[in-house]
Amino acid sequence: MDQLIFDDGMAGSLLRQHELEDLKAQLEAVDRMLDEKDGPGSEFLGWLDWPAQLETTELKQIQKVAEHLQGLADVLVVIGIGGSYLGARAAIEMLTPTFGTLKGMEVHYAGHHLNGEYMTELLAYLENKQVAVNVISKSGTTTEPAIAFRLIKEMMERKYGKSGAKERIVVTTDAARGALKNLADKEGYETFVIPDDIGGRYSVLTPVGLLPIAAAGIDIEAMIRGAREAQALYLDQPILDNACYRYAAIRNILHRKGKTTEILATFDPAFQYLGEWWKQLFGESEGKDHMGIFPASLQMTTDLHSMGQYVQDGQRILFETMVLVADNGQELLIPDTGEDDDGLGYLAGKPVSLVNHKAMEGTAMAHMDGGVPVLKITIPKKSAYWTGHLFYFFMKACAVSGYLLGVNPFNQPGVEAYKANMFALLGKPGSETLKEELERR
Ligand SMILES: O=P(O)(O)OC[C@H]1O[C@H](O)[C@H](O)[C@@H](O)[C@@H]1O
Repeated sequence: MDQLIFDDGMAGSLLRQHELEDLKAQLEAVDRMLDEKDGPGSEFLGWLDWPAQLETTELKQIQKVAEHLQGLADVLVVIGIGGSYLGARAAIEMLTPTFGTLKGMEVHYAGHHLNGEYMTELLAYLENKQVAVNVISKSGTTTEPAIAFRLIKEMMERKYGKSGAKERIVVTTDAARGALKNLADKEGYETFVIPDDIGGRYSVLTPVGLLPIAAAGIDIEAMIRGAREAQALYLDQPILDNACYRYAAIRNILHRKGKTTEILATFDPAFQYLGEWWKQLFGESEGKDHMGIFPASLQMTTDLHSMGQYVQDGQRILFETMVLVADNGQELLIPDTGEDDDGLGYLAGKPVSLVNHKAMEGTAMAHMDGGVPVLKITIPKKSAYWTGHLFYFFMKACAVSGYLLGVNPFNQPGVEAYKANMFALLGKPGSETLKEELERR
């Protein structure tokens, strides 16, 4: 197997083949909108052709800076929130060992919340490490990463002096705007640009994701190659054979029948942050105008022992998309001890991955029979190439799905509400709560 397989064979009786045929004209209209870039939010379609357009020189420059940081430091702190860190974290957790020797830098994250205790602990941990920092913010004005960077910049300058710190800090931000851009220019930090036409949640294959991913020792060239081939594949295939369009269409068919929550289920703990990235991608893209599927994620088989009951037997508003890997890599065999005290004698000599696979099959059958349609997305193996492919697959599917739903999949106006209230409550000059603003209007 050397392709991504999308399998809707366990979607159950809620999906009938003619329903896909019936959506064909709508899918073609969406395809045209993407192609001609004339749909809502089309000024943010830069990610669509990005993998093919990304210059080798830019890729090499990212690699060069990553190697420079690797030479100076063993820990990289990635400061960012939402689309400015989730893609990198997803790839790094998927593709680097949880235990054991790392090929690249040890990566930690900051600026993705406002908890002071975490920052205190992180700063203390960094005291005895050789540290580099990549601060990432498209707007350059987001509060969480800005506070984290203020704290870490102060620590870095104390530890390495101003010029030593400068060597170790890389900024990824807008080409021209924002406080972070101004700061980078003032301090002379190495800077990478987030293209204007690529929104945060679609930016993992730009320097936003690629620099931390490269610093972690992952082959970004292979990742882009995977994305590039995905780009070509999902552009050319006939629409009803196209996995991206089928997935988008089926989500919408199920949604229209009351399946208002989609669970992304994975069977490898390293995929947790793929779920987090995917939730932002679909949640921010589709959750607007009082519509949209609620994206949730579960890790299997872990969550079968906590949330399994609900999925099997709770409200029938769920469908499930499993992300699977065909080749499980190393085979760890269950030891044959010659005894059966634990009742596992029948599994002796069998690979753990077989048990995981049968658990997956059993779960899919049980959920389908319990009224939860199951979709499966299988990649051949866990590699940089296939992670790049998967990122592109989901981004394109999300755009198609959002357009089918009838929303602009590239804006996020609702996110401003909490920010307005927080600034007003903190007494930021000139700020007002959302309620005050609405009353004034
Ligand atoms: O990259 P930044 O401008 O700092 O934004 C980081 C994140 O926060 C915002 O509030 C948006 O809702 C997200 O789409 C974005 O990814």
